[in-house]
Amino acid sequence: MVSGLRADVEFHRRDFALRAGFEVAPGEVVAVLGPNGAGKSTLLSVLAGQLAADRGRVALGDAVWLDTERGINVPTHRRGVGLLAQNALLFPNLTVLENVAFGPRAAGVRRARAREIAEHWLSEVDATMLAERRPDQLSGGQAQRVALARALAADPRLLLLDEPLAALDVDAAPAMRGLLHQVLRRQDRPTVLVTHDVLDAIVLADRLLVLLDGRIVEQGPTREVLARPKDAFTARVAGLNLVPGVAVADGISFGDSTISGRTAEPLDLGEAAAAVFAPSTVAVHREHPHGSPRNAFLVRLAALEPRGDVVRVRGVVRDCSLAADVTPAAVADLDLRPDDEVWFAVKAAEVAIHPLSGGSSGT
Ligand SMILES: Nc1ncnc2c1ncn2[C@@H]1O[C@H](COP(=O)(O)OP(=O)(O)OP(=O)(O)O)[C@@H](O)[C@H]1O
Repeated sequence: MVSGLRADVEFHRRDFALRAGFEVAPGEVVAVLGPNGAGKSTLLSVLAGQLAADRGRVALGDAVWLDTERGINVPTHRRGVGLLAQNALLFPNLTVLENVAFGPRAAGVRRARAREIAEHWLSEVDATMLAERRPDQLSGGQAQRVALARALAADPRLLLLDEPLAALDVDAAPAMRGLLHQVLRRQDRPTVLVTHDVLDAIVLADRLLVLLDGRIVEQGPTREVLARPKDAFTARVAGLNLVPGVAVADGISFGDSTISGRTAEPLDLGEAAAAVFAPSTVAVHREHPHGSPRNAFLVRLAALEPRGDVVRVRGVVRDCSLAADVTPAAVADLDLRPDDEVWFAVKAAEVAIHPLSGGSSGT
């Protein structure tokens, strides 16, 4: 029987506290996104039972894994958790097939049946031809495919993916991401995916949970959260600019000026709201721009970063960091350098105004 995960946990370290409450339905993939030190690995370790929470409850369907009030703390090896980490961590002395058959064998499955299970999962991850190799004869991407097969062959009740693509090179990561997408949509256990990469969340996850300083600051369907981020971290990883302010007619107030935009949903004047727009919609000028209805901000340039065909120009205005994507030719023409003061301009039609209040608690 497949069951959903319910977790509501607190974990304290000397100068860090994790407090997170969330659910993952059977077959659902929830991505946990957050900056370094946000508590993502700590959260996975608490779910897996490698770290004992100070307070809380973790249950998979009717099976209670942790309940601090009732003194329940099921050890890791009895939780039935499948973990795919950044590195494949295969047993070096076993062949690929033996690695994948290891979980079923450890669970008491007979040798011939364990071999069939391993062959099935190797085929699922497109690694049948690697069966007789040893881990040191595999590329990083191949090893990670085998590690995924090994995790699934053990028939875990919960799948935990801890930055599964982070150690792969730029060629191997897209293939592994595609494979994970295929495999995850065909299975019905709950999955928690920890990632730094918003693309993983977009491609692999049904829902996104953003963790900052040990707290869930946003959660919801991935695209919704990314389309209307409520805090600056989410906006940055979503690749969007987000300016927080207060709703006024046609936009938000920002300092002593107004940012005009389109409202996607009704807003009460005076409520907390944000202006959200893509870096590609921002034009950079040396002089205050005139003409069509534009929002213009005088920013101090912080950084210039090459990003494929464009240069991402980062500027700061009133403690708010904004990005503009411009061509290398424009950077040269404008002679942009860090610390310069320039104008960022964006048409009102490109700016989406979203309410900031409500709907983002950790439960
Ligand atoms: N073994 C440890 N002992 C003490 N503090 C730790 C330990 N591991 C992590 N921390 C601290 O706990 C907090 C949460 O760390 P955690 O590794 O869970 O974050 P993370 O979101 O996974 O970060 P990263 O993306 O860098 O892996 C951080 O402040 C970190 O410095």
